[in-house]
Amino acid sequence: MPKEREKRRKASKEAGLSGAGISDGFVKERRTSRRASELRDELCQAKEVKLSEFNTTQVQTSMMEALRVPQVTITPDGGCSREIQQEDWADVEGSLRRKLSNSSISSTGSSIMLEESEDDILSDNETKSKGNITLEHLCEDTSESKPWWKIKTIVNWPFVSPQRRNLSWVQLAGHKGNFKAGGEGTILKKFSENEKLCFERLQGDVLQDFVPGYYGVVERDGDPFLHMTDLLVNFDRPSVMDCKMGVRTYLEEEVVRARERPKLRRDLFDKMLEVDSEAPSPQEHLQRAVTKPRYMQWRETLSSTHTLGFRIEGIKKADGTCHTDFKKTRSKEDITQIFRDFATNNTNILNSYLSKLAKIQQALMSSEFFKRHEVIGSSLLFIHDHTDRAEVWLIDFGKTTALPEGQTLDHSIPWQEGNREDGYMWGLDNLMRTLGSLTNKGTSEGKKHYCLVPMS
Ligand SMILES: Nc1ncnc2c1ncn2[C@@H]1O[C@H](COP(=O)(O)OP(=O)(O)OP(=O)(O)O)[C@@H](O)[C@H]1O
Ligand SMILES: O=P(O)(O)O[C@@H]1[C@H](O)[C@H](O)[C@@H](OP(=O)(O)O)[C@H](OP(=O)(O)O)[C@H]1O
Repeated sequence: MPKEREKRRKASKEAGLSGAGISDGFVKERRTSRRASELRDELCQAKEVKLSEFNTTQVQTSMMEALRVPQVTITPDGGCSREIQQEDWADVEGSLRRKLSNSSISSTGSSIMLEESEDDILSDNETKSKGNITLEHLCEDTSESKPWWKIKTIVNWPFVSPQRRNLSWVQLAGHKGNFKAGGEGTILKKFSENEKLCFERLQGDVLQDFVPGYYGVVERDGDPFLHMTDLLVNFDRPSVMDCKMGVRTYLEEEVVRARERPKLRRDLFDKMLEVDSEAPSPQEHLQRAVTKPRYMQWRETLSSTHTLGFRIEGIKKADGTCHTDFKKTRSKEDITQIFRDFATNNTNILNSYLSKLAKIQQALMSSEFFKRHEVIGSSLLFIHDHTDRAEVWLIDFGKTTALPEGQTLDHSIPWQEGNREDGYMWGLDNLMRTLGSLTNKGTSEGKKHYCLVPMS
C-alpha cells in the first residue's frame, strides 16, 4: 500500500472511522446501495444485454461466437475521489439515514407481504451485473487536484488501445453498479459494513495474501466505498472465472425472517420462470411470487452448489467474451469441461491453479478468521493470462459474518439450521478434485475434506 494512503488510513482509523459509525449499517448499506444504483441507472440508461445460455454443448462451441458484452476500460483522467475524513463521517451517516428512511419497509402488520422492490434485510431490487457492465460516468468535479480514473464502456475487448489494454475490467457477478474505478490499480466497491469489518479482521490473518489488498473507506459522489486492489491489474488480457463457494448462499437470518415475516418477491419468481416454467409450485404460480430463501434454495439445487459445494458464476475469456448464465450447470462432467475450456487445457495453468488452491486450503485450515466466520456467498476468483501466470483470490465478504464469541465452524459438516455451517471446505475439496482430474496430479495436492450429506 502506498505510504501516503497507509498514513491516511491509519489517521482515519485513529479517528474512529473504521469500526464505528454505522451500527446498523447492514440494513442501511443495502438500501443506500440500491438508491445509488437507481441514480446511476437513471444517469446511464444502460441497456441489459441478454446473454445466451451456457450449457455443455455450448462449451464445445467457439467462445468467439458468444455474445460480446460491454467491458469496462479504466483510463487515467481527472476526477474526484478522496478518502473519507473524520468530518465527513457524520455526513455519511446522515446520508445513509436519509436514504434508509426514504426506502424503509412499511409495516402493514400482515403476515405475508408481496413487494416487488423490497425484500428482507439483505436484499434489494438491483439488477445483477452478470458480466454486462453498466456504463459508468465518473463525476467531473475539477476542484479535486488528485488524479482519477475514468471508466468507458466498450463492447469488444480487442478494440482497447494497447496502452489501456491492461486496465480493462470486467464484473462477472454481483450487483450492477457495485464497482467503480479507483486510482493506481485499485477499485472501489459499494460500502458494506459487514465486508469492511471482514477486510479489517483479515489484516494480519494468514488469509491476507489471498484476498485483495484493502485500503479503507473512501467517499465518491457522496457515497462510501471500500477501496481495494484491482486483481486484474497485473494481467494481460486475463481470463477470469468466478466460483461461488459453499453449500449455502443465504444467511440463516434470511431463513428466520422469511419464516417470521415472509415477503414475496415477483422479480425472483420471474427469474425462476425464465429458467424453468415448472419450477414454481401451483401456489407460487397463483401468487406469482416467491420468498428469497425459496429462490436461493432452488438456485442451489439447480446448480452444483448443493451437490458439490461450489458453483460457477461467470467466465470471461482472453478474447473478451463473457458467459454468465451457469444456473443449470450442475454435473461434475459439465464443470470439468468448463474448467478445461477455461484453461484452454493448458497443464501449466491447471497445475498453477491447483497448487494455488492447495495453498489457500492450507491457509484456511490455520486461519483464525475462517474458523470464526460463517462464509456465505464468497467467491474464488481465478485469473490467468497468456504468460501462464495463474492466481486465485478469495473475494466478496458481503455476507461473511462473525460467529458469537467462542463458537467456531468446521466448514465441512452438513448444515442444519442453527449450526451456521457453510460447506466451504467441502466445496474447495470438490473444486480441487475437479481441477485435479484435468492434471496428472489428481487430488494429491489437497487435504481431503469429507463429504457433506446433501441438504434437504
Ligand atoms: N478485487 C477485485 N479485482 C478484480 N475484480 C473483482 C474484484 N472484486 C470483484 N471483482 C469482480 O466483480 C465481480 C463481483 O464481485 P463481488 O462478488 O465482490 O460483488 P457483489 O456485488 O458483492 O456480488 P454478490 O451480489 O454476488 O454478493 C466478481 O465476479 C469479479 O468479476
Ligand atoms: O444469481 P441470481 O439468480 O441472479 O440470484 C441472485 C444471487 O443469488 C445473489 O447472490 C443474491 O444476492 P445476495 O447474495 O446479495 O443475497 C440475489 O438476491 P437479491 O435479488 O436479493 O439481490 C439473487 O437474486
